[in-house]
Amino acid sequence: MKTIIAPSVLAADFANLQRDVEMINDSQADWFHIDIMDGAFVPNISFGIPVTEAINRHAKKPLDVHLMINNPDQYLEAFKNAGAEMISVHIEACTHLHRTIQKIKELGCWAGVAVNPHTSITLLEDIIEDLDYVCLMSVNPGFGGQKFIEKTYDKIRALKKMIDEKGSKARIQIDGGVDEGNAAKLIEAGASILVAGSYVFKNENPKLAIEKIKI
Ligand SMILES: O=C(CO)[C@H](O)[C@H](O)COP(=O)(O)O
Ligand SMILES: [Co+2]
Repeated sequence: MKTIIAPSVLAADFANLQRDVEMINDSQADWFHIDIMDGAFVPNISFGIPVTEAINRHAKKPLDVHLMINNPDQYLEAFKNAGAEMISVHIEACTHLHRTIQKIKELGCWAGVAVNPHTSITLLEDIIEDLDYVCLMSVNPGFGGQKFIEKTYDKIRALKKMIDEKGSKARIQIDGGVDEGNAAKLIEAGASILVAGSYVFKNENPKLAIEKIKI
């Protein structure tokens, strides 16, 4: 399975957003990862629908919208209209996850579920067949530039086993602290979508950084 690289725009220079979007267009990256934080589900506020629309006006690759917000159902259509092709919602923020996933699919987007580091992946057993991807958080959501949590490797292996046993097509996405030091090991464990924010945008050669993790 070809690895998908999704640079997280959260680590871009917001005063030079068009320049940074064009840099990603020109690179070997596959998607744009768009982190939406509401200051309630997570203790930080990032940006919302107008900025997503602005990114989409220049982006030549699909937008993967990671909703770190309470009540995501209320905003699914707005993010789809803003350009989202993939949408992930947090299992911890969804009381009726099955309904939320069906709504994302009805909008014609890839449906993903994001899982916090403390949340057991066993909670995905009855929904995994409906998912296009699972976003395993390898940091506590809310901030870029945090240290990768090593326990993630065990979670990837257990989730891969569940996916194979259930015959699901879901891909495993890793979000948080991804860099050239752990990318190969993450892919070997079963991940096939890597999100990377600080590692890409704070690198003195972002395009080369992307090439190094596109394994
Ligand atoms: O969802 C996120 C944080 O909640 C970000 O996507 C993630 O932190 C990526 O940033 P970095 O690569 O700098 O860790
Ligand atoms: Co994210």
